[in-house]
Amino acid sequence: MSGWIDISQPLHAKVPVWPGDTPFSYGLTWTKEQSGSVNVGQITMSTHTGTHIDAPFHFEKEGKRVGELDLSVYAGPTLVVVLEGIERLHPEALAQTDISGVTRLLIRTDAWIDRSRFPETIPLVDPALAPWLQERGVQLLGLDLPSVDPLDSKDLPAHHALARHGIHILEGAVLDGVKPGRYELVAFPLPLQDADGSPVRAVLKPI
Ligand SMILES: Nc1ccccc1C(=O)C[C@H](N)C(=O)O
Ligand SMILES: [Zn+2]
Ligand SMILES: [Zn+2]
Repeated sequence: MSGWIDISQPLHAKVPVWPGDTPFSYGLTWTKEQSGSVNVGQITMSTHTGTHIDAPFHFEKEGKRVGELDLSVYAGPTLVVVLEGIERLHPEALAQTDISGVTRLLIRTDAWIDRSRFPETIPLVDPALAPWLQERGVQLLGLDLPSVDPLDSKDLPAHHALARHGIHILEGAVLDGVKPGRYELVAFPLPLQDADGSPVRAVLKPI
């Protein structure tokens, strides 16, 4: 595929969703026979299924909606870091990593092992990571996890801290086997003007 590595979860009827959230479905509104000319599909899904971005409106009443997000954050040079077996993503965990000049950071935790099911527990992002990343110029944090906060969190401290420090959130990336290093990332949200989040087709190309 011309050097692009697809880091998006395939979307199909069995893609795991947040417990209780809308299942993904794709179906035909009309078949070619019915319409007399074309197959026409429809999709139903949660905005937080699979590989997706969170707009601040997801967790803040007056937060920015998808249509208001700065697109430039979602494409460009990116560092992939592997932190396997980690339970808390905090600044010390990145102390050995050279993140100078890094605007976009993807962390591979490998903690979501069985991707056919929604995980029961996941590593968390320590809110202290947000100012630390901002000081170093990071504007996008992406994880191979369905959330940056624990699954049972209601106050979402990491979501809020990241937003407060101008760091955009990418969740559910598939980083299995992706080597640490520098890549070009493309992961644009759909132009869902008023939405709280959006699925993305996220891809990496080594640079
Ligand atoms: N879909 C949900 C349904 C209910 C409650 C939370 C979620 C989430 O998706 C939260 C997660 N932190 C997310 O940003 O994707
Ligand atoms: Zn989300
Ligand atoms: Zn989230």
